[in-house]
Amino acid sequence: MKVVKFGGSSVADAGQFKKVKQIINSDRKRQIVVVSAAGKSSSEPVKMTDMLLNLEQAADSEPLFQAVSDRIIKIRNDLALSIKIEKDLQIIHQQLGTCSHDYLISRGEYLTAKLMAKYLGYYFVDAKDILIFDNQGINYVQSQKRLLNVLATHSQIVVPGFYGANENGSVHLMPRGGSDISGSLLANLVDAELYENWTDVSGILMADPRIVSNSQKIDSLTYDELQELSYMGIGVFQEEAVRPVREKHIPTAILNTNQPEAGGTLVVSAHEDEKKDQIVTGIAGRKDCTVITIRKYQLNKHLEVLQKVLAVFQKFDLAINSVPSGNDGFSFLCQHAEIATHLSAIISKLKKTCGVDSVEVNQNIALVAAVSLQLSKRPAIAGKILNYLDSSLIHVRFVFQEGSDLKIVFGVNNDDYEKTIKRIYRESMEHHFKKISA
Ligand SMILES: Nc1ncnc2c1ncn2[C@@H]1O[C@H](COP(=O)(O)OP(=O)(O)O)[C@@H](O)[C@H]1O
Ligand SMILES: N[C@@H](CC(=O)OP(=O)(O)O)C(=O)O
Repeated sequence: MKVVKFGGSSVADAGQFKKVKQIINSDRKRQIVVVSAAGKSSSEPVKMTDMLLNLEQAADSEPLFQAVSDRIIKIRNDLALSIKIEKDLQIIHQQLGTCSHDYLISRGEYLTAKLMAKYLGYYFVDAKDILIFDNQGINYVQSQKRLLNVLATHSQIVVPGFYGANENGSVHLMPRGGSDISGSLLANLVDAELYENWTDVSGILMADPRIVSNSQKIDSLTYDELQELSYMGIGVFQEEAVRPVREKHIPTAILNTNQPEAGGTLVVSAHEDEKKDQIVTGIAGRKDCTVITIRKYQLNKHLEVLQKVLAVFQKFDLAINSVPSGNDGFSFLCQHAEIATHLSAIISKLKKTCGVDSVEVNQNIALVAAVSLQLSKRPAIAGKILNYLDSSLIHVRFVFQEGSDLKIVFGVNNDDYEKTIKRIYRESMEHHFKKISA
């Protein structure tokens, strides 16, 4: 049995639905279909999830609700489906203003999946009836029991991605891009032979195609490499979607709905060959980080200072990365959007309550990571990359190696982000071709 997930771009309009149907019909093993909410297309500039988020914030939600309804009804009409989706829309409309955030934002997936189930002739299963979350995360035992129960009577199902239910039955929304997680969880629960993740690119590319236009496809990746790339920000596969497939060693393919024949990337436990000539497997990054550096004379003898500093970050519920910075310093990295509203309160708390000598803040920092299995065996790779960046006059603010030595991360100014990615890409490709033609 295969679990297949179609991202928002694959279900953006009726034309995309048709491509999905062809893919499903070409392999009878594609029995569990997960869909995201209708996403962007050439005629639809806003993802349905963002339409719902905007609707939630709007003083007058009516026009935005109308836009969501129009979009769903248009897909239904264009496909000539005999489904009274107006009924579902009416139920959602009645709950505007009183329903939970998670319920409202998940409705894009719910409505899109209802249409897809009808179109494919598959059975619609509401994700809140089969993916159950407790305070530890997904409850595998309960969820599996429920899913197998459904599959006992319906062997071909469509499930909306991006949400499940809490133990009390209320909707539990996953992080953005969460339909990847739904698909991965379902693949784990049924021990799928393959998890296919269909999107609008033919696999994972060595670098973001919006930055490197002719970026090479990565044919195969390990779960560890994918985890590092996803963590660093390649939008194509949600970071939390790696674990469920990795746990059960379920091969995972990233494929293109618009070009199914083009092949894609296969994610597996280990590479068949060692790829010694490839110094970098993939490059990923993100902009707009804030770096807070604290200094304390002889910090290594005053670990209580670090403890107090961490307690401050914990109080503000921040997801941070930390790296030693010289003998007496420590730097903490955080996405600017996450810290922005509390930044001055945090700085003042750090200064007043932690016993530090100084606190320095650097904003507009971008992180660029080069991921490679070769890094741990060939530390000189880090020096090579630094050399490339130096010769391009890119000011590298800091460097650290982490992720079990799988990735090396460069901190650069936001303005140098694209240039850094292009430079690492170009040089590592040139190195690769020199090696294979030698
Ligand atoms: N290294 C990369 N490889 C492939 N795609 C990438 C990479 N980095 C960023 N992307 C972007 O991720 C997009 C696909 O992710 P997403 O928009 O979430 O798709 P979907 O709508 O299928 O869920 C691609 O269109 C591409 O622009
Ligand atoms: N629709 C949700 C969940 C999701 O997975 O979307 P996509 O597959 O289009 O990235 C989002 O926009 O975050």
